[in-house]
Amino acid sequence: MPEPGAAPRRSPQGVPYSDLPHIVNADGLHLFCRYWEPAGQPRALVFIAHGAGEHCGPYDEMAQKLKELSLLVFAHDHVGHGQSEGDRMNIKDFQIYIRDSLQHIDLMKSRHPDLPVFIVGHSMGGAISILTACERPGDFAGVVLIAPLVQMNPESATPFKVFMAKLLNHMVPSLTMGSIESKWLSRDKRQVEAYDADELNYHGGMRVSFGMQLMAAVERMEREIPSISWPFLLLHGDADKLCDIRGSRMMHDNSPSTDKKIKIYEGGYHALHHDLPEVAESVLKELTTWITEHIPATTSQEAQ
Ligand SMILES: O=C1CC[C@@H](CCC(=O)N2CCC(COc3ccc(F)cc3Cl)CC2)N1
Repeated sequence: MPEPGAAPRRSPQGVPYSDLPHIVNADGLHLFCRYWEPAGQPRALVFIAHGAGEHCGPYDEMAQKLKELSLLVFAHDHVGHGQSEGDRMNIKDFQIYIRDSLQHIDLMKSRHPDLPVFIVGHSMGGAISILTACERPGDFAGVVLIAPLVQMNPESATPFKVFMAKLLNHMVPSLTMGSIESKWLSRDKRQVEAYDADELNYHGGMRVSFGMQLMAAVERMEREIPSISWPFLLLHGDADKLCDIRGSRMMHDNSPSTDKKIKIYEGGYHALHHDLPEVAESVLKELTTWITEHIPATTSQEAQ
Protein backbone atom coordinates (compact mmCIF):
# COMPACT_ATOMS: atom_id res chain seq x y z
CA MET A 1 0.00 0.00 0.00
CA PRO A 2 1.37 3.50 -0.71
CA GLU A 3 2.35 5.37 2.43
CA PRO A 4 -0.61 7.45 3.75
CA GLY A 5 -0.93 10.82 2.05
CA ALA A 6 1.15 9.80 -1.00
CA ALA A 7 -0.47 10.81 -4.29
CA PRO A 8 -1.77 7.65 -6.07
CA ARG A 9 0.30 6.59 -9.07
CA ARG A 10 -1.62 7.52 -12.19
CA SER A 11 -1.44 6.23 -15.78
CA PRO A 12 -0.18 8.62 -18.49
CA GLN A 13 -3.89 9.28 -19.12
CA GLY A 14 -4.34 10.33 -15.46
CA VAL A 15 -6.19 7.25 -14.19
CA PRO A 16 -5.09 5.96 -10.74
CA TYR A 17 -3.52 2.51 -11.14
CA SER A 18 -5.59 1.43 -8.12
CA ASP A 19 -8.54 1.61 -10.58
CA LEU A 20 -6.77 -0.33 -13.37
CA PRO A 21 -5.64 -3.96 -13.71
CA HIS A 22 -1.84 -3.72 -13.53
CA ILE A 23 1.42 -5.30 -12.49
CA VAL A 24 4.47 -3.46 -11.11
CA ASN A 25 7.66 -4.40 -12.94
CA ALA A 26 11.15 -4.89 -11.43
CA ASP A 27 11.90 -1.18 -11.90
CA GLY A 28 8.72 -0.18 -10.01
CA LEU A 29 6.89 0.88 -13.18
CA HIS A 30 3.15 0.14 -13.40
CA LEU A 31 2.13 -1.84 -16.49
CA PHE A 32 -1.52 -1.78 -17.55
CA CYS A 33 -2.91 -5.30 -18.04
CA ARG A 34 -5.84 -6.86 -19.88
CA TYR A 35 -7.39 -10.27 -19.19
CA TRP A 36 -9.89 -12.30 -21.21
CA GLU A 37 -11.01 -15.14 -18.94
CA PRO A 38 -13.29 -17.94 -20.20
CA ALA A 39 -16.31 -18.82 -18.05
CA GLY A 40 -15.30 -22.45 -17.45
CA GLN A 41 -11.99 -24.16 -16.77
CA PRO A 42 -9.38 -22.70 -19.17
CA ARG A 43 -7.49 -25.14 -21.43
CA ALA A 44 -4.37 -23.00 -21.92
CA LEU A 45 -2.81 -19.60 -21.24
CA VAL A 46 -2.08 -17.22 -24.13
CA PHE A 47 0.14 -14.16 -23.66
CA ILE A 48 -0.14 -11.47 -26.36
CA ALA A 49 2.89 -9.19 -27.00
CA HIS A 50 1.97 -6.01 -28.93
CA GLY A 51 4.27 -4.05 -31.25
CA ALA A 52 6.16 -0.77 -31.08
CA GLY A 53 4.08 2.36 -30.61
CA GLU A 54 0.79 0.52 -30.07
CA HIS A 55 -0.84 -1.16 -27.03
CA CYS A 56 -2.76 -4.35 -26.23
CA GLY A 57 -6.26 -2.91 -26.77
CA PRO A 58 -6.36 -3.59 -30.54
CA TYR A 59 -5.95 -7.34 -29.79
CA ASP A 60 -9.39 -7.50 -28.16
CA GLU A 61 -11.09 -9.19 -31.15
CA MET A 62 -8.34 -11.83 -31.39
CA ALA A 63 -8.45 -12.37 -27.62
CA GLN A 64 -12.24 -12.74 -27.62
CA LYS A 65 -11.97 -15.49 -30.28
CA LEU A 66 -9.37 -17.32 -28.17
CA LYS A 67 -11.51 -16.86 -25.02
CA GLU A 68 -14.46 -18.47 -26.85
CA LEU A 69 -12.20 -21.53 -27.26
CA SER A 70 -11.75 -21.64 -23.45
CA LEU A 71 -8.28 -20.11 -23.56
CA LEU A 72 -7.27 -17.61 -20.89
CA VAL A 73 -5.72 -14.64 -22.69
CA PHE A 74 -3.63 -11.97 -20.98
CA ALA A 75 -1.52 -9.03 -22.08
CA HIS A 76 0.01 -5.79 -20.86
CA ASP A 77 1.10 -2.51 -22.41
CA HIS A 78 4.91 -2.67 -22.58
CA VAL A 79 6.92 -0.03 -20.68
CA GLY A 80 6.51 3.35 -22.40
CA HIS A 81 3.37 2.27 -24.28
CA GLY A 82 -0.37 2.86 -23.95
CA GLN A 83 -1.58 3.03 -20.36
CA SER A 84 1.71 1.86 -18.81
CA GLU A 85 4.34 4.05 -17.22
CA GLY A 86 7.66 4.81 -18.86
CA ASP A 87 9.18 7.19 -21.38
CA ARG A 88 7.06 6.99 -24.57
CA MET A 89 8.36 4.34 -27.03
CA ASN A 90 11.80 4.28 -25.52
CA ILE A 91 13.66 1.64 -23.54
CA LYS A 92 17.08 1.55 -21.89
CA ASP A 93 17.47 -2.13 -22.72
CA PHE A 94 15.26 -4.36 -24.90
CA GLN A 95 15.68 -7.05 -22.24
CA ILE A 96 13.24 -5.07 -20.03
CA TYR A 97 10.37 -6.04 -22.38
CA ILE A 98 11.36 -9.71 -22.07
CA ARG A 99 11.85 -9.55 -18.29
CA ASP A 100 8.40 -7.93 -17.84
CA SER A 101 6.76 -10.50 -20.14
CA LEU A 102 8.30 -13.34 -18.13
CA GLN A 103 7.12 -11.69 -14.90
CA HIS A 104 3.53 -11.57 -16.20
CA ILE A 105 3.71 -15.10 -17.63
CA ASP A 106 5.11 -16.45 -14.34
CA LEU A 107 2.33 -14.69 -12.41
CA MET A 108 -0.36 -16.34 -14.57
CA LYS A 109 1.40 -19.72 -14.46
CA SER A 110 1.41 -19.54 -10.64
CA ARG A 111 -2.38 -19.12 -10.79
CA HIS A 112 -2.84 -21.94 -13.34
CA PRO A 113 0.18 -24.22 -12.83
CA ASP A 114 -1.08 -27.09 -15.01
CA LEU A 115 -1.95 -25.14 -18.16
CA PRO A 116 0.20 -25.05 -21.30
CA VAL A 117 1.38 -21.55 -22.24
CA PHE A 118 1.40 -19.94 -25.69
CA ILE A 119 2.70 -16.57 -26.82
CA VAL A 120 1.28 -14.53 -29.72
CA GLY A 121 3.47 -11.63 -30.85
CA HIS A 122 3.22 -9.02 -33.57
CA SER A 123 6.15 -7.03 -35.06
CA MET A 124 8.38 -5.82 -32.19
CA GLY A 125 6.12 -8.00 -30.03
CA GLY A 126 7.27 -10.88 -32.22
CA ALA A 127 10.89 -10.13 -31.34
CA ILE A 128 9.88 -9.99 -27.65
CA SER A 129 8.08 -13.35 -28.06
CA ILE A 130 11.05 -15.02 -29.78
CA LEU A 131 13.56 -13.83 -27.18
CA THR A 132 11.18 -14.70 -24.32
CA ALA A 133 10.73 -18.25 -25.67
CA CYS A 134 14.52 -18.52 -26.17
CA GLU A 135 15.04 -17.74 -22.47
CA ARG A 136 12.61 -20.53 -21.45
CA PRO A 137 12.92 -22.99 -24.38
CA GLY A 138 10.91 -25.75 -22.70
CA ASP A 139 8.17 -23.58 -21.22
CA PHE A 140 5.97 -22.79 -24.20
CA ALA A 141 3.61 -25.13 -26.05
CA GLY A 142 3.88 -22.80 -29.06
CA VAL A 143 4.66 -19.32 -30.34
CA VAL A 144 2.57 -17.55 -33.00
CA LEU A 145 4.34 -14.72 -34.82
CA ILE A 146 2.41 -12.20 -36.92
CA ALA A 147 4.82 -10.25 -39.13
CA PRO A 148 7.54 -10.45 -36.47
CA LEU A 149 10.53 -8.15 -36.39
CA VAL A 150 13.34 -10.65 -37.08
CA GLN A 151 15.58 -8.80 -39.51
CA MET A 152 16.06 -5.14 -40.34
CA ASN A 153 14.32 -3.86 -43.45
CA PRO A 154 17.28 -3.53 -45.88
CA GLU A 155 15.79 -0.35 -47.41
CA SER A 156 15.46 1.45 -44.08
CA ALA A 157 18.64 -0.04 -42.62
CA THR A 158 21.30 0.39 -45.28
CA PRO A 159 24.86 0.02 -43.93
CA PHE A 160 25.22 3.80 -44.15
CA LYS A 161 22.05 4.42 -42.12
CA VAL A 162 23.09 1.82 -39.53
CA PHE A 163 26.50 3.47 -39.27
CA MET A 164 24.88 6.92 -38.90
CA ALA A 165 22.41 5.60 -36.29
CA LYS A 166 25.28 4.20 -34.23
CA LEU A 167 27.22 7.44 -34.58
CA LEU A 168 24.18 9.59 -33.68
CA ASN A 169 23.34 7.31 -30.78
CA HIS A 170 26.57 8.41 -29.11
CA MET A 171 25.98 12.07 -29.90
CA VAL A 172 22.23 12.73 -29.69
CA PRO A 173 20.44 9.48 -28.65
CA SER A 174 17.17 11.34 -28.10
CA LEU A 175 17.20 12.59 -31.70
CA THR A 176 14.13 11.22 -33.47
CA MET A 177 14.13 9.54 -36.88
CA GLY A 178 11.01 9.04 -38.96
CA SER A 179 7.86 7.67 -37.38
CA ILE A 180 6.06 4.46 -38.35
CA GLU A 181 4.16 5.27 -41.56
CA SER A 182 0.61 4.09 -40.81
CA LYS A 183 -0.25 3.71 -44.51
CA TRP A 184 1.95 0.58 -44.58
CA LEU A 185 0.11 -1.03 -41.67
CA SER A 186 -2.91 -2.24 -43.60
CA ARG A 187 -4.68 -2.15 -46.96
CA ASP A 188 -7.90 -1.50 -45.03
CA LYS A 189 -8.25 2.29 -44.80
CA ARG A 190 -10.57 2.01 -41.79
CA GLN A 191 -7.85 0.18 -39.87
CA VAL A 192 -5.27 2.84 -40.78
CA GLU A 193 -7.69 5.58 -39.69
CA ALA A 194 -8.41 3.77 -36.41
CA TYR A 195 -4.65 3.49 -35.76
CA ASP A 196 -4.10 7.19 -36.54
CA ALA A 197 -7.04 8.20 -34.31
CA ASP A 198 -6.07 5.97 -31.37
CA GLU A 199 -4.56 8.32 -28.77
CA LEU A 200 -3.11 5.35 -26.88
CA ASN A 201 -0.75 4.82 -29.83
CA TYR A 202 2.52 6.74 -30.00
CA HIS A 203 2.61 8.81 -33.19
CA GLY A 204 5.88 10.67 -32.60
CA GLY A 205 9.23 10.00 -34.25
CA MET A 206 11.37 7.01 -33.33
CA ARG A 207 14.33 7.93 -31.14
CA VAL A 208 17.75 6.86 -32.37
CA SER A 209 18.31 5.17 -28.99
CA PHE A 210 15.13 3.11 -29.48
CA GLY A 211 16.24 2.13 -32.98
CA MET A 212 19.53 0.97 -31.50
CA GLN A 213 17.67 -1.28 -29.05
CA LEU A 214 15.66 -2.75 -31.93
CA MET A 215 18.90 -3.38 -33.85
CA ALA A 216 20.40 -5.08 -30.78
CA ALA A 217 17.31 -7.31 -30.54
CA VAL A 218 17.68 -8.20 -34.24
CA GLU A 219 21.33 -9.14 -33.65
CA ARG A 220 20.35 -11.28 -30.62
CA MET A 221 17.73 -13.13 -32.66
CA GLU A 222 20.22 -13.80 -35.44
CA ARG A 223 22.42 -15.56 -32.84
CA GLU A 224 19.51 -17.44 -31.25
CA ILE A 225 17.72 -18.73 -34.37
CA PRO A 226 20.12 -21.68 -34.98
CA SER A 227 19.10 -23.07 -31.55
CA ILE A 228 15.31 -22.52 -31.71
CA SER A 229 13.60 -25.86 -31.10
CA TRP A 230 10.13 -24.83 -29.83
CA PRO A 231 6.99 -25.05 -32.04
CA PHE A 232 6.09 -21.89 -33.93
CA LEU A 233 3.70 -20.55 -36.55
CA LEU A 234 4.82 -17.64 -38.74
CA LEU A 235 2.30 -15.44 -40.60
CA HIS A 236 3.74 -12.73 -42.85
CA GLY A 237 2.54 -10.56 -45.75
CA ASP A 238 4.87 -10.38 -48.74
CA ALA A 239 4.06 -6.69 -49.24
CA ASP A 240 5.15 -5.85 -45.67
CA LYS A 241 7.23 -2.65 -45.75
CA LEU A 242 7.80 -2.37 -41.98
CA CYS A 243 9.19 -5.79 -41.11
CA ASP A 244 10.85 -7.56 -44.02
CA ILE A 245 9.40 -11.00 -44.77
CA ARG A 246 12.95 -12.26 -45.33
CA GLY A 247 13.33 -12.35 -41.55
CA SER A 248 10.45 -14.81 -41.23
CA ARG A 249 11.74 -16.91 -44.14
CA MET A 250 15.22 -16.96 -42.56
CA MET A 251 13.78 -18.04 -39.18
CA HIS A 252 11.66 -20.77 -40.78
CA ASP A 253 14.56 -22.08 -42.89
CA ASN A 254 17.30 -21.90 -40.23
CA SER A 255 15.64 -23.01 -36.98
CA PRO A 256 16.02 -26.66 -35.98
CA SER A 257 12.37 -26.82 -34.80
CA THR A 258 10.66 -29.90 -36.20
CA ASP A 259 7.23 -28.32 -35.58
CA LYS A 260 7.20 -25.07 -37.55
CA LYS A 261 4.88 -23.57 -40.14
CA ILE A 262 5.03 -20.43 -42.28
CA LYS A 263 2.06 -18.98 -44.13
CA ILE A 264 2.70 -16.14 -46.58
CA TYR A 265 -0.12 -13.74 -47.40
CA GLU A 266 0.27 -12.55 -51.02
CA GLY A 267 0.03 -8.76 -51.05
CA GLY A 268 -0.41 -8.70 -47.28
CA TYR A 269 0.68 -5.56 -45.45
CA HIS A 270 2.30 -5.40 -41.99
CA ALA A 271 -0.58 -5.69 -39.48
CA LEU A 272 -2.06 -8.84 -41.05
CA HIS A 273 -4.61 -9.23 -38.23
CA HIS A 274 -5.93 -5.80 -39.23
CA ASP A 275 -5.45 -6.13 -43.01
CA LEU A 276 -8.30 -6.63 -45.51
CA PRO A 277 -11.22 -8.51 -43.91
CA GLU A 278 -10.54 -11.81 -45.68
CA VAL A 279 -6.89 -11.70 -44.55
CA ALA A 280 -7.74 -10.73 -40.96
CA GLU A 281 -10.29 -13.55 -40.89
CA SER A 282 -7.77 -16.06 -42.24
CA VAL A 283 -5.17 -14.96 -39.69
CA LEU A 284 -7.61 -15.53 -36.81
CA LYS A 285 -8.55 -18.94 -38.23
CA GLU A 286 -4.92 -20.00 -38.74
CA LEU A 287 -3.92 -18.81 -35.29
CA THR A 288 -6.84 -20.33 -33.35
CA THR A 289 -6.59 -23.65 -35.24
CA TRP A 290 -2.81 -23.91 -34.73
CA ILE A 291 -3.04 -23.11 -31.01
CA THR A 292 -5.88 -25.56 -30.31
CA GLU A 293 -4.01 -28.26 -32.28
CA HIS A 294 -0.98 -27.61 -30.09
CA ILE A 295 -2.73 -27.96 -26.75
CA PRO A 296 -1.30 -31.22 -25.34
CA ALA A 297 -3.98 -33.83 -24.61
CA THR A 298 -4.51 -33.82 -20.82
CA THR A 299 -3.66 -36.96 -18.85
CA SER A 300 -7.37 -37.52 -18.15
CA GLN A 301 -8.09 -37.61 -21.95
CA GLU A 302 -5.14 -39.95 -22.49
CA ALA A 303 -6.48 -42.19 -19.71
CA GLN A 304 -9.83 -42.54 -21.50
O1 LIG B 1 -0.50 -2.78 -35.78
C1 LIG B 1 0.57 -2.17 -35.61
C2 LIG B 1 0.68 -0.82 -35.05
C3 LIG B 1 2.17 -0.64 -34.77
C4 LIG B 1 2.83 -1.70 -35.63
C5 LIG B 1 4.01 -2.38 -34.99
C6 LIG B 1 5.26 -1.60 -35.30
C7 LIG B 1 6.51 -2.36 -34.91
O2 LIG B 1 6.52 -3.00 -33.88
N1 LIG B 1 7.59 -2.34 -35.77
C8 LIG B 1 7.54 -1.67 -37.08
C9 LIG B 1 8.72 -0.76 -37.27
C10 LIG B 1 10.02 -1.47 -37.04
C11 LIG B 1 11.16 -0.48 -37.22
O3 LIG B 1 12.36 -1.18 -37.05
C12 LIG B 1 13.51 -0.41 -36.88
C13 LIG B 1 13.50 0.97 -36.99
C14 LIG B 1 14.69 1.68 -36.82
C15 LIG B 1 15.85 0.99 -36.53
F1 LIG B 1 17.00 1.66 -36.35
C16 LIG B 1 15.87 -0.40 -36.41
C17 LIG B 1 14.68 -1.07 -36.60
CL1 LIG B 1 14.63 -2.82 -36.49
C18 LIG B 1 10.03 -2.08 -35.64
C19 LIG B 1 8.86 -3.00 -35.44
N2 LIG B 1 1.77 -2.64 -35.90
